[in-house]
Amino acid sequence: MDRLVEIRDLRVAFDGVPVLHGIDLDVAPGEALGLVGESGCGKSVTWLAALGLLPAKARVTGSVRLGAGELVGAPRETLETVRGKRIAMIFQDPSSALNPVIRVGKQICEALRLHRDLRGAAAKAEAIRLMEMVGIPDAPRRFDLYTHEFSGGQCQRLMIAMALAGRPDLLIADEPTTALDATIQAQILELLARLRRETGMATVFISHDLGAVAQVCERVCVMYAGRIVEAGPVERLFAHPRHPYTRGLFDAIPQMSGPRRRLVPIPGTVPDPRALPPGCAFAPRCTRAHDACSRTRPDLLAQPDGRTLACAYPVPEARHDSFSTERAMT
Ligand SMILES: Nc1ncnc2c1ncn2[C@@H]1O[C@H](COP(=O)(O)OP(=O)(O)OP(=O)(O)O)[C@@H](O)[C@H]1O
Repeated sequence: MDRLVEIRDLRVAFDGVPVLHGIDLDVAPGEALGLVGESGCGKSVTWLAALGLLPAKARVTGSVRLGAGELVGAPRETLETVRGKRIAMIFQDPSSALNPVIRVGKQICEALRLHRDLRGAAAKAEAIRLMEMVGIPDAPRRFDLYTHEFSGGQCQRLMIAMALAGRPDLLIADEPTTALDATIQAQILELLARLRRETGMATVFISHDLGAVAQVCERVCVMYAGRIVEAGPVERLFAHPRHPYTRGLFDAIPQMSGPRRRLVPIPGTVPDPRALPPGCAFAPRCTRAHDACSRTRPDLLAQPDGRTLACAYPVPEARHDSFSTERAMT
């Protein structure tokens, strides 16, 4: 696979407590990759570590290669150039990126000056083009407004416009739709999918919403307690989730169409990183666990069908009814 980003054995510890235990992950140019898992599994930390955005108390080891360059341990100036220009990140809360006391157009122009050295009328024209591209109606007039004059969904669009200002090769979208209502959520997902098609930038979509991941991603990586437990093409994982944790995430999604079925939440909670169970970290919550699971942690191994899987007793393919991405998306 042609690689834009290559992450190898990425580990993060806060105050000596490991929260990421050796992540291997590749992102290909132009691809849409989903990163899913319950809160606290390490999805955000993976990318914050890659971009050098974690607090100083975080110890980060391993390798994150972007083209020929290494990001782990890179000087601040290198990381500042990468952020925005090569890799942009958007978050659930637009207020993390937008300043309420500066007119939105001016903020986008500032991003254009910083990343592309555009100024004056050229910057203004490009800012308006970006606002139009993300679907802000009447962009030339609204260029001079403040964020409180935009709805939540529109602020999300403005944050995406800012992220696009540097023409990044990769957009990391960290729970970008979690705070929005369902209709707006669908529009933002459609926008992200369209922008990827139009610009050719790769997208990493961090979410605990499997339906959203199915809508925008080609490949999905499931994380649990700081490790990847299953990864592969979205359609294959959705048709036959094999890790009991992936299966558990599917069983917990409400289905709006198709045959009615009972929602089954995964029992228990994600373990505290300071008290990880021995062996497989999911074993205490797993209905398929054997005694050996609590002693030996399974390695993440390539499977003949193109996925990778870390489970000694995976869900057999024939045993469960399959999920179609179409059903999960509705
Ligand atoms: N600044 C920090 N200091 C200490 N621990 C942290 C810090 N940031 C994250 N962690 C811990 O690292 C682990 C992984 O967190 P992370 O935010 O990556 O999870 P996540 O899967 O992205 O969850 P969410 O969906 O809630 O964002 C958690 O146990 C979290 O408490």
